[in-house]
Amino acid sequence: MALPQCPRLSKENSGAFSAAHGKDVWEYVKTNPEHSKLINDAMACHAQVTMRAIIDNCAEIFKGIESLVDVGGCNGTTLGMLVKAFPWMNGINFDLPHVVSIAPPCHGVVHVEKDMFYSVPKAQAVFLMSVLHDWGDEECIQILKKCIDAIPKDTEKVIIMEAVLDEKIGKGKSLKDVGIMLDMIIMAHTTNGKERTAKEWTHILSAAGFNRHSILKIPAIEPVIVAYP
Ligand SMILES: C[S@@+](CC[C@H](N)C(=O)[O-])C[C@H]1O[C@@H](n2cnc3c(N)ncnc32)[C@H](O)[C@@H]1O
Repeated sequence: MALPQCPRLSKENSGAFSAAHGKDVWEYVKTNPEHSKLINDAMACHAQVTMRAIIDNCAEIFKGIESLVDVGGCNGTTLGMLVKAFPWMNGINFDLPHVVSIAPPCHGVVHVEKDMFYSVPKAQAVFLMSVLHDWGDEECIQILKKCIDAIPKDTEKVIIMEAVLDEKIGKGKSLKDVGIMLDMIIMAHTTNGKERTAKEWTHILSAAGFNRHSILKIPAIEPVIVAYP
């Protein structure tokens, strides 16, 4: 199904990827299935590593959640692992049509195609991994507002897995430095995307309408940010 033009706020076509290809990466992959497969396979590999860390260390945040929508969930690898580990949940894997149309079937997961700048399917909680770093602050606030609209008022949460950069960059060797490398990759591949510090996360979460959030460190590059509207 063809979707109407994306209503996202920032439309300028800057950044290295856009300069090379004449469009941003998400527009480019719509008509380049090989590049789309490259990204989907890479994200599925990343999900397999990262999901183990969240499943083994953060099971309590999924307790009581009967339905979870994974926004920008790619081919469903993430939700497939979460639903298998926490079988009381039903999963909604939500992504653009060219991604969802070739996603493999997965027990306990339904695939839904749409554009997150329009709306997010309703569920008790939202999961977002490696999505917000693809976008600038204004676009993140737009996406997060759609996530808040999708969940029941006052009861549920948005679970975000993204790098949180250390504000004291360059001190010591640790996995934190990987965040800087990711920031460079995102700078090259997206128009307004970036990795964010804890202060920057606080800014966009409160601008989107969240009352509070906590950052849980796990043995992965990305900690888990749990945000409550
Ligand atoms: C970097 S990938 C992350 C995939 C997955 N969350 C993971 O970590 O394995 C970003 C995902 O956002 C999806 N996406 C981009 N723009 C979107 C939009 N407007 N609506 C829904 N999904 C979108 C892409 O198709 C892609 O699957």
